[in-house]
Amino acid sequence: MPTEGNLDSAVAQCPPGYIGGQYRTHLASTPGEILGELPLTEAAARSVSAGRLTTRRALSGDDDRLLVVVGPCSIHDVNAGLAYAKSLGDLAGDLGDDLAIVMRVYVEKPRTTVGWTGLLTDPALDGSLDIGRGLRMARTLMLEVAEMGLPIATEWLSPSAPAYLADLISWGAIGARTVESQVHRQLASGLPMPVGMKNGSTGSVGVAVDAIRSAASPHAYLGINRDGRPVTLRTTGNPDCHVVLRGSSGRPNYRAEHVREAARLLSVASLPTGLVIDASHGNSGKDHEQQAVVAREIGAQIAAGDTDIRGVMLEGFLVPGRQELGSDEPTFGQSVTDACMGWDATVSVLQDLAAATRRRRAATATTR
Ligand SMILES: O=C[C@H](O)[C@H](O)COP(=O)(O)O
Ligand SMILES: C=C(OP(=O)(O)O)C(=O)O
Repeated sequence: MPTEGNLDSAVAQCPPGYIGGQYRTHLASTPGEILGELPLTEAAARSVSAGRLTTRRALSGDDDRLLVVVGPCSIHDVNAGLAYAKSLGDLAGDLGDDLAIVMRVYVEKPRTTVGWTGLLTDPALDGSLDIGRGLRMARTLMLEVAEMGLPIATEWLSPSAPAYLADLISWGAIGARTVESQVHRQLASGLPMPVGMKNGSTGSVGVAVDAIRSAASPHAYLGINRDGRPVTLRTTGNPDCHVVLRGSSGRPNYRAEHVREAARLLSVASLPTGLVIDASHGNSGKDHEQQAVVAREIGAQIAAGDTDIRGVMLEGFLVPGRQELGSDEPTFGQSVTDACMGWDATVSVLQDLAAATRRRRAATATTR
């Protein structure tokens, strides 16, 4: 692959051994160039630092609020993302005594086979793959969201993306499709925020536990520095990784027996038992209406006094459901990837989770 110079839109020669001989490339700017154009502002830095602290404390139980990672499956329209962030910021304030709300700003999408891979890689949504533009759009949006005081969650997919975006993120995910990948575990070991390890796509929680153990250790791997040069990145290990139960095809894992089994696996590995449950994906069968049902069942476990469930993930956007990418009349604020809960359903589910958290707090206080 080309490593030097500005080869924007150039046709580059593949190194020996690559299939294809020639390929088109839009070489992105270096992390230093993009961070220079779009620097972390003081307001954003304060927001990220507070967001990381809150997230860590909610996951450890030092903060008895429930962590809620909620937002669109993917960002495809920056204006819709911002409109959602404004509403969510207000709701986060209203429910802030009980919920620590973090917004999903997912700009890279893993795919089961093929499909649109997210704003970062294909910001024009048409296969033109202008990653340089995608990086700038993603960073601009994340800066605005952070400046609103709303902590941001994202999935880490490309090993180079953290060099451009990590300073804006309060909670990261390694997804079900990559949780067994050595590269992603090494990446997580150097990230400065809590990272949720999803159970594997076939349902294995053991691989997420292995990922936590791996990411907690120091590693050295090939990465890039601010100037985009390949460097050996040495990490010290991330102590804030945890399991995210997301179910698998036809087999949800959000019920009390699943939480107990995951906590057992974590205990056997001498890890803290606090975890997050994703009400979407394999736990909802990607059905946004079922997602609300699942979230309420998780709320019932919390209200009954479960203390291992430290967080919940939800996929929500302004308009319920999903639409096909490239429709002639796109609906503003509706997902182009997985179906999401609409705004009204999201408010109602979050209010219920806040009430469940109050009941857990009361139950825990009386048993002390
Ligand atoms: O969260 C989004 C999707 O579940 C993920 O990107 C995979 O989507 P796909 O199964 O449609 O490829
Ligand atoms: C792709 C996602 O999740 P998972 O890895 O669980 O499929 C996601 O949360 O967008």
